[in-house]
Amino acid sequence: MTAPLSIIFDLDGTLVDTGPDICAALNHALATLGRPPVPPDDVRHMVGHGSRALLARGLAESGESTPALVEAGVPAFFDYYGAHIADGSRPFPGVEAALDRLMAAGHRLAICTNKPAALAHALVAALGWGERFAAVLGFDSVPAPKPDPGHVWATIDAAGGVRGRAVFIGDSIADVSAARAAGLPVIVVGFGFSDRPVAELGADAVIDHYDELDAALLRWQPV
Ligand SMILES: O=C(O)COP(=O)(O)O
Ligand SMILES: [Mg+2]
Repeated sequence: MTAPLSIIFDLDGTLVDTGPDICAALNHALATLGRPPVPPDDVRHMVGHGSRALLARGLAESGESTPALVEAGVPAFFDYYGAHIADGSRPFPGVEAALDRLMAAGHRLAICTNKPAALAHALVAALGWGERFAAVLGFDSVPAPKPDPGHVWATIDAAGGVRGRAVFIGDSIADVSAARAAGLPVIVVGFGFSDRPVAELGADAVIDHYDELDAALLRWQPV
């Protein structure tokens, strides 16, 4: 068999289409601040840089966005999102079959997300994925989150993997930047939440369906 890898996944926009629940939570928080809602298609492209960045971008759609306003919206955002973590969030097509194949091939799987760790664990549990991942690290699991490479290294370490035998799978510039800084190959999905064309992110490969992942990974698996 080929040498096993640590395969480090981003969560929002990569494994799971969390857009509906994140949109509802953002718009709930904006409403408590007297602001109008942001359309779902716009919210998708604001995700991937952490909840505070999302709130800041949501506020900017309708006027002033200050750190104080963002902090004022944080409790409503987290309370609502925590209570509706998987109402409308669904795995992207082919994800679960791909995870099964990778695990059967002996690879070690982990999640490195800019979600708070508690919400990431709650989402993973709600999807019944608790057994699939050797580690789930959020932005608050580490001193500095993605694009800092330390978030990636800490995820590999927590999963019991080897830093030089890992690949990152993500959807945003934060993922590509973090993986590159950590010295990892990086594959991006073309169906995620990126706010710019995925071909311009500088990844080693782009996949448009999880059926393409095994073939894309082959180049990092010397026999
Ligand atoms: O920005 C977030 O809240 C989380 O996004 P990520 O799972 O894509 O890192
Ligand atoms: Mg993402």
